[in-house]
Amino acid sequence: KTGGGSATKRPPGPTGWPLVGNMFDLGDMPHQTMYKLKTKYGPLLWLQLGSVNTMVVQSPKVAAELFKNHDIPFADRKVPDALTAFHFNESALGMNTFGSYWRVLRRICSMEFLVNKRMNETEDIRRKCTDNMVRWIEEEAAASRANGGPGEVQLNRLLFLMAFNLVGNLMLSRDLLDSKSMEGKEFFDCMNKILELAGTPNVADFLPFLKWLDPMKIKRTMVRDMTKTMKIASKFVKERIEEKQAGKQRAKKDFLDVLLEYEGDGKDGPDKFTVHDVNVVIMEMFFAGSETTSISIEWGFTELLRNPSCMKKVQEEIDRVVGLNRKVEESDMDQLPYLQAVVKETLRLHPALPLLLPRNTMEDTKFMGHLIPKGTQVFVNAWAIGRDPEAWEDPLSFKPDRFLDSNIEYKGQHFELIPFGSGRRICIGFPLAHRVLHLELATLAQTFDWELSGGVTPETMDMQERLGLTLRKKVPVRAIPKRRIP
Ligand code: HEM
Repeated sequence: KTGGGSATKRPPGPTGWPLVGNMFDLGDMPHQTMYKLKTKYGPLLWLQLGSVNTMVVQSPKVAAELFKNHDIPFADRKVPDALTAFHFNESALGMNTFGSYWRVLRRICSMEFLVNKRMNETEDIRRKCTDNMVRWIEEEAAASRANGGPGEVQLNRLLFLMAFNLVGNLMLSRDLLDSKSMEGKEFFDCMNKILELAGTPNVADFLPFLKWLDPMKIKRTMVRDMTKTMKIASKFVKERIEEKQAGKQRAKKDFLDVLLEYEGDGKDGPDKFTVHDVNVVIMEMFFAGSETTSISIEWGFTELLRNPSCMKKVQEEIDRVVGLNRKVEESDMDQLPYLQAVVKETLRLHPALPLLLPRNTMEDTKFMGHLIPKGTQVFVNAWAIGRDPEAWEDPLSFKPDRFLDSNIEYKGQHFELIPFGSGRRICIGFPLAHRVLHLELATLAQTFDWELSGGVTPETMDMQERLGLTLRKKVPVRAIPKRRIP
């Protein structure tokens, strides 16, 4: 596999088993296994996953070559079988073919919704969701004390609720987790099931001749759960359409208004979005925006607990710039360089999507002296790239200071740090995620001092990973909040 000098050869990689190839060699932490294979095979790896040709990019240099010089041929997505339920992939943005529908939807999202101007207008929404989060933390601590516990809080669920509610407010102007809203709760539960399912590896994706059998029942379960979710989403959409027909105008347009009012641009792409398209895009934004955001905050917060001197520096910086008499706000962030460094360091070591979202080659493509056939699945191992010893000094240690005198950003231009991907398919939620990560980490550090409990010390904190749709913490972080600002 490794020999030959012509551009027809594949990149190097381990020899696979008949039929299944390397499918069962990757284990349940594929990003870690691939990272280990890098020592033997170098930064461009070839795997045969069942019948799916797979290329893995594992260094900043190879990533730069891919995104700078070959972005278009690799700009298509590989779609998991489960997400073909209800033709989800054909209406969605993130799973769609690189074509005119995708282009139009992407433009609307990036110009009308996830754009800085719109982000500035919606600061009050994030304030409200952040205040709710602080309230939930205090309530959970109080409940623990009332039950004779130490006042400990498990943050992952609260962070997820916060991120989920944020997306709901921004897109639909709805407080889905308002305790009175049964529909909101049901929507949330169904979404959670779908997220779980979408993160479960499916044999049918690697042995496509098994698709019709759906041996793990993943697609069937997906259809069932999506039916329920779609029903709730379509009710929200229908209500809005009726509001519009009745001539009601809202003070501030949200994303749902933008999608429903779209009338085509006279060029290619759709003239309008069908109700089905709108339902799908709305569901998609919850998938894409909730857990990615909450998991990143959980990892960042965990690193601060594990590195008390970093927590102290974050708190001191906020105290100096903001003080103890008002809440830290988005407009303070420019003056909090250490906090910014903490966010970067968190995303370097704990990218929520360690292999980004799989790309797919649209045509036979020559890449770094290799011939990559059409239909090859492409993973970019952002996790391995963030740990590349050639790019990073002491790569496994959490050291935010490394960013203080550096111009490295995570906007897809610096290929050693690409937690949001790069190129035409770079994360569209970036402007939102960027603000939320800073605001929530700053709020957690400013509002409370945190203590570990149950005999856990910074040295013994569990840092194991668990891969679902995102890279989760296997053991969720728990800590005791002690209020520090009034
Ligand atoms: C910390 C939070 C987040 C991380 C780490 C993250 C990461 C990513 C990554 C790695 C990709 C694939 C990029 C590529 O293929 O090069 C992606 C795509 C995407 N993200 Fe995010 N994301 C986050 C938050 C969000 C939010 C808040 C939203 C929306 C509300 C969002 C919506 C999307 C969408 C729609 C795509 C697909 C774009 C396309 O295929 O054209 N993401 N994200």
